[in-house]
Amino acid sequence: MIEMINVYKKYPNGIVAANGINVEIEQGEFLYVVGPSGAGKSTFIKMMYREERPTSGEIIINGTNLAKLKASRVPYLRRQIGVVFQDFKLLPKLNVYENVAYALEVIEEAPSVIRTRVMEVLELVGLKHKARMFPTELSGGEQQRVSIARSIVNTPKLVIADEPTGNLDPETSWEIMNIFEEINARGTTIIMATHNREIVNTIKHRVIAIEGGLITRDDARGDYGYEG
Ligand SMILES: Nc1ncnc2c1ncn2[C@@H]1O[C@H](COP(=O)(O)OP(=O)(O)OP(=O)(O)O)[C@@H](O)[C@H]1O
Repeated sequence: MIEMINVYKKYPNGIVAANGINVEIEQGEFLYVVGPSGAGKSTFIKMMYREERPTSGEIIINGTNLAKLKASRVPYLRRQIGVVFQDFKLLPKLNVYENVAYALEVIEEAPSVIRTRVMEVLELVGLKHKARMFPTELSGGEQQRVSIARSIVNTPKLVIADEPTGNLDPETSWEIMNIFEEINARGTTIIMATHNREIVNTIKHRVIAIEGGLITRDDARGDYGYEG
């Protein structure tokens, strides 16, 4: 469902963050992206939801070539992909329910559908009882749960997460991982960049390592494999 062919990315400052990436990811996979700081993991992830464009090469997601996608089509692409960030990126003036509902309101989904679907995903992440609270009233782990609920409310086939446990303590990180496991078990592809060695070595999935803009390792049930 996702294919990268000879993907090369040079930023305007001359830094090459992807130097010929080739990879195939099947629907339903759970993929960890590991590698040292500055290796190109975020760039790899950003190119998948067209936050960044490759300088050359092809990125095909469910038959759409992102390298050629017109800017006007990018919002449609984004609706098919859930994205979760390290720093949650919730809208501070909206409560939990509204943060999650927003993604469905912009596509003018029927109010009854919105209500049912939002409560369903809030239940999945264990936050139904906090639907009326605001992001500042929540712990980091709870905020990340909201952002995960928001990422899946559109029922995307793919969820991309860039260091989703980076700001969380170990116990909360495991809870967040359990939610991703549940989402993956329901058939959604998960691509997750992480520096969390313990998680990668415990909840085993495919691991690709990126170093210097290149995939240097691709193991079906790999280890984290780096020191520090
Ligand atoms: N917008 C940008 N403009 C210029 N250079 C950039 C930009 N974004 C990233 N880079 C550079 O590209 C390289 C790869 O960065 P990237 O953020 O993809 O790495 P990373 O593996 O995600 O790192 P980390 O683990 O620290 O988040 C780095 O050298 C970085 O400085």
